[in-house]
Amino acid sequence: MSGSDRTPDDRDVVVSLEDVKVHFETESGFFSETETVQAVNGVNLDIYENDVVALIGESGCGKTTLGKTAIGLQRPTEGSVKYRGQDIWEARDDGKGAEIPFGNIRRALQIIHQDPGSSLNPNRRVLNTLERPLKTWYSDMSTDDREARIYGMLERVGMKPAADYAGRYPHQLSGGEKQRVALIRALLMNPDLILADEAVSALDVSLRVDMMDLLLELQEQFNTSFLFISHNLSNARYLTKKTGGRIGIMYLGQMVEIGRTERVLSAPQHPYSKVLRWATPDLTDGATDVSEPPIRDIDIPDPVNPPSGCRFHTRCPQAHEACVEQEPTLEEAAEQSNNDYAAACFRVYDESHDYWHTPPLEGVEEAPDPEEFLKDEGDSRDRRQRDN
Ligand SMILES: Nc1ncnc2c1ncn2[C@@H]1O[C@H](COP(=O)(O)OP(=O)(O)OP(=O)(O)O)[C@@H](O)[C@H]1O
Repeated sequence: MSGSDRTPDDRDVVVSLEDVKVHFETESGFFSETETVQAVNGVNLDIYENDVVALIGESGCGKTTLGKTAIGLQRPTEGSVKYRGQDIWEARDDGKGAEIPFGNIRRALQIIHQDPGSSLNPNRRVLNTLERPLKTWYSDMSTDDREARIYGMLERVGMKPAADYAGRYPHQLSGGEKQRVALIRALLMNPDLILADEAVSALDVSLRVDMMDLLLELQEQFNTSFLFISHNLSNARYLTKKTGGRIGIMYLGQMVEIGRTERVLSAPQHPYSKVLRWATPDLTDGATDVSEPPIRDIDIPDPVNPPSGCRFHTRCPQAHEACVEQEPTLEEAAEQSNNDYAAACFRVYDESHDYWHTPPLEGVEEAPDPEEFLKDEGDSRDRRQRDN
């Protein structure tokens, strides 16, 4: 069954991140002072069975760090990451004490990298590359069964005749073929979740759609959940829309808006999501509302020293003084909206919130009357969703 037939709530949670922070200590400056980069700062995210989530945001906003943390490749500084209820890092540290051994978790959570060339061993034929994970995780499998499974998968992704491709080295494959081998290697583990980090961006534009279609077909066939990371909102829409998946928008280490693709893209509520949508004219058929980007400042703040309150307030065209002092959270915002969608912005909060009663920051226009604004937003959102 495709993901679009169900809501996330009916399905089991595969990976659950709770208040996850990932901070990196780095040395900088002439005297090698230590700095802390707040790569991920307080993210909650549940990824369900047969789920598709795409993370979007500017370079450096923490997408890769969050993705790697979700599949147990990066240890969180704070918070927990659970696989089917088992804390991944407790399993790793406790070894035998864990209900789900760390080895099973590693098998269940796979990754495909942006550059498939660098993730394939140049001295290994395709067959050897694909045999290795099966030998490790399914050591009882006979050589014939192993080969049959690998050949079947090669054919499945269009690499025919399979025996020919199985005998090739990576340098004898095109970029798209290498990416397919990387995908097969991940799928042979029967994973529950695959992190696909910019998996199509290295391919020619003409091949991207083919690869995305293949990913979606295999997602449906294998019921594998995917966490896609992308710079490109159009690709993210393509990957999530057909499967009824979600888009999560990240800004400076935080998730600022998340929900079903149509919901987020037809009527984004976070001002940062509006900027991303503005910057992707093909989502609006070139018909953007305004010619200037809806942003006050182009520069991205430093994740070593992020702004107080709402992290977007230094760039937000609608920021008020409350945004400098208080931090909107997705969890609070979700309470103000339906549980499947949330945008961490005070403008979705009701009229009693301080946002509506504190002055706008310099260069920001006076806010509209909250009662009318909230009603208009609700009406136009309903309209756009109907039209979508
Ligand atoms: N190992 C590390 N040590 C120090 N800082 C790091 C490390 N990994 C990531 N960072 C920093 O953490 C922040 C988030 O990086 P990350 O790679 O997760 O962002 P991203 O959104 O995936 O970026 P991109 O789209 O460019 O890949 C950046 O400021 C980055 O420089």
